[in-house]
Formats: sequence, structure tokens, C-alpha cells
Amino acid sequence: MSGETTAQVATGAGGAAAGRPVLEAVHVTKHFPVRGGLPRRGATRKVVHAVEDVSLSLYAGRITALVGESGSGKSTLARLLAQLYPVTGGEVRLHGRSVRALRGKAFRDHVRQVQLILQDPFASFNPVATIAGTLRRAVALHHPGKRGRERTAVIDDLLTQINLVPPRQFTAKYPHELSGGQLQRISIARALAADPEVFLADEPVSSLDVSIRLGILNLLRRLTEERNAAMLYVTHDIASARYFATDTAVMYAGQVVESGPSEAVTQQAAHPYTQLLIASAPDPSRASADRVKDIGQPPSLIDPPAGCRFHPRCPYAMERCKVDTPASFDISPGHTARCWLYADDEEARARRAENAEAVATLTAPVSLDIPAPPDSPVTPDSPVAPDTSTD
Ligand SMILES: Nc1ncnc2c1ncn2[C@@H]1O[C@H](COP(=O)(O)OP(=O)(O)OP(=O)(O)O)[C@@H](O)[C@H]1O
Repeated sequence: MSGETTAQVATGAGGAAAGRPVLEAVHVTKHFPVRGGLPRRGATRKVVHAVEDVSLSLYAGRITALVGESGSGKSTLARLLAQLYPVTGGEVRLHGRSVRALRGKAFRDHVRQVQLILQDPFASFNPVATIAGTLRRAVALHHPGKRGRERTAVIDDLLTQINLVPPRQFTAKYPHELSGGQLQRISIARALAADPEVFLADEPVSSLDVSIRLGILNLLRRLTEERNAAMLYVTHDIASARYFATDTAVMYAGQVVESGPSEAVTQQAAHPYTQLLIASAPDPSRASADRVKDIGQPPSLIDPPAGCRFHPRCPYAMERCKVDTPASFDISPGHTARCWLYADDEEARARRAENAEAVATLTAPVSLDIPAPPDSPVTPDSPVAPDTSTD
């Protein structure tokens, strides 16, 4: 068993040490009060247990995927890391320093260094401002010394970096005149204006047409590498996590249940929930009949199940799973799972063997969302062209 009680992506692919984290969630918890109706006298106010005791570290030059079903707490965790919500418990650390309750300049510095990229680019732009107007505001905020031509030059450079060229073809346009992919590129350019150390990309391609998703992911990867930035990639698509991210953390009902190098998490999934996500993922290389379609429902986060939150859906649940919160167990270097299947006792060993047999043929799909395999060449005409496209 690992000494940590929470899952943590602390090592890179293959278990290589990844240095000190840039941004961390350390035993972070977030409860939202349930709206409407005051509690009866003496009763405690109900809360949504959106994030519970989660530890997650982001490293320079690395992409960490945060994968899970809708409502599992992924966006809430991203917003906690961005300091858009205060934590209920635990802390967020930037370069090892707690950023709890930041105000004033310290808060502005955090917001500059940690940039959020959201799912729906149309919703994050002022519809009556031109692209130049939007970017000018961002540049004015983050480069106050630059004015006039210098500011225009920064905007041109930002658009060039995200491959919208020639820049002047885009600056006079309004958001509704651009495609979703082009607008998502502009929102990436807006984030770049801050010269951040961390990108928090919350489902950055899920609202986009399948054919342009890979181009945006490749752009994000290039920018992460070139700038040695850290990236959190929030997604419900475990196959894209395998393709895109160095490390993967799987979230279920507010908790991280498995984490480690993406290849290990997706190819030797240890937690029954991760296995279920993989078995139910769309996969063009797998017969549709082989795909698990009835995957059940996540629990209420107002009154989450005791013990392991996944136990009501888990075919391998044992008595202790209904009572005790699972500890974190080491599966392989850097790969951990919070699951009692990995305890060192007779019942767990028997269930583990059952599970190993059932999942022996399980491999992470190459997603329908990402039509090209990871390192296949992409031609300029391809609908999944890399970051040279302008969508
Ligand atoms: N501001 C809020 N007030 C109350 N409850 C909230 C708030 N934000 C999120 N929640 C609840 O917290 C839980 C986690 O939501 P969250 O949006 O973080 O999940 P998610 O995994 O990102 O889902 P999705 O993929 O659908 O975006 C859900 O039950 C959600 O209803």
C-alpha cells in the first residue's frame, strides 16, 4: 500500500520522476451548499460533495488528463486550481506555496499564471467585440507597457502562434464569423497573452466537430512543450487521454480513484471504474456488440455512498468496500488505484484474480473522437491535420 491516502500523479510515464510540481491540489475538498429550503432545526445543511480529498500535481512540460463521467467533479477541481472557487478543505499550491484565500495582486498573479480554457468558445467571447478588441484587452492587461503598434504586433504574434495566419484576416472579425475551432484557437491565444505557466483546459475540444479536434489538441500539446508549461486536460474521453496526455487521473464521484502514466492507466487499468470507462468507450476497432452500453448511474453527491463510492456499481465489491474508504495502492511505478481489490488478504486476492480474468482482453480504444492513431502521419489534406490548420 502506498503511504499516501490520496491518489497522486507524482511520477511521469514509465515511473520517471517529474521534478517538483508547478501547481498542486493537496487533499482538496469542495462542498457546495444545496440551494433552497433551510434545514430543519437541529439538522445540518446539505451539501454537494463535489470534490473530496483530492491530491493532484501538474508538472512543467507535461499534460495530465483528468477523466470521468459527467458530474464527477472534474470542472470543479479545475476551477479550484484556477482559484475561481475557494476550497472547503486542503490547499492549492503554486510552486509549493499555498495560494489559499488570495486577494489583490497575489490573486491577479495566480490568475495570470494559471489560465483556464473552457469548453464552449462561443460562450466565452463578447459577441459585439471584434477579435482584435478581445485580444487587445488581454494584451493591455498582461502587457501594460505595450501600446499602439507594439500592442498590435503582440496580437499578430499571438495569432501566428495559434496558426491563424495571416493574422489580419481574423482580427476584424466578430465571434459569429468564425468556426468553433477558430474561436477555440483565439481563446487559446487569449490565454497565451498572459504567458502562463499552467493551462487548465476544461473539455477544450468536446464542443467541436470531430474532424478538427486533433488539430486543437496538437496545438495545445505543441504550446505546452514549447513553453515548458504544465497542462490539465479535462475530458470524459479516456481514449483521447491516452493519445494526448503523459499522465492520467480518473475521477469518480468527487474522488480520484486511479492515476499514473497514461499508458499504464489505459492499458493496465486497475480500478473497476476505469475498466468500465474503457469497456464503454466508443471504438471503431471493436465490434459495437463488444462495447458495454449499460454502465449504470453515478451516485448522488449530496448523500454519497459510504466506503468506496463506486461500490454500488462494482461487480467485485466486497463487504469492506461498503464501509471503508479505500486506501491508495501502488500498482506499478507511479500508477496507483484506490481500490480494496489490491489489499493483501485472501478475499481481495480471489476477487483480484476474477477481475484480472475478466479484463484480460480489455485494451483502451483508439477513440472515434480521435480518428488517427497517435503517431500516424497526418497529411496536409487530412481532416485531422495537425496544428497547421486554421479549421
Ligand atoms: N456552483 C455549484 N453549486 C452547486 N453544485 C455544483 C456547482 N458546481 C458544480 N456542482 C455540482 O458538483 C458536482 C460536480 O460537478 P462538475 O461540474 O465539477 O462535474 P464534471 O465532472 O466537470 O461534469 P461535466 O463533465 O458534466 O462538466 C455535480 O454534482 C454538480 O452538480
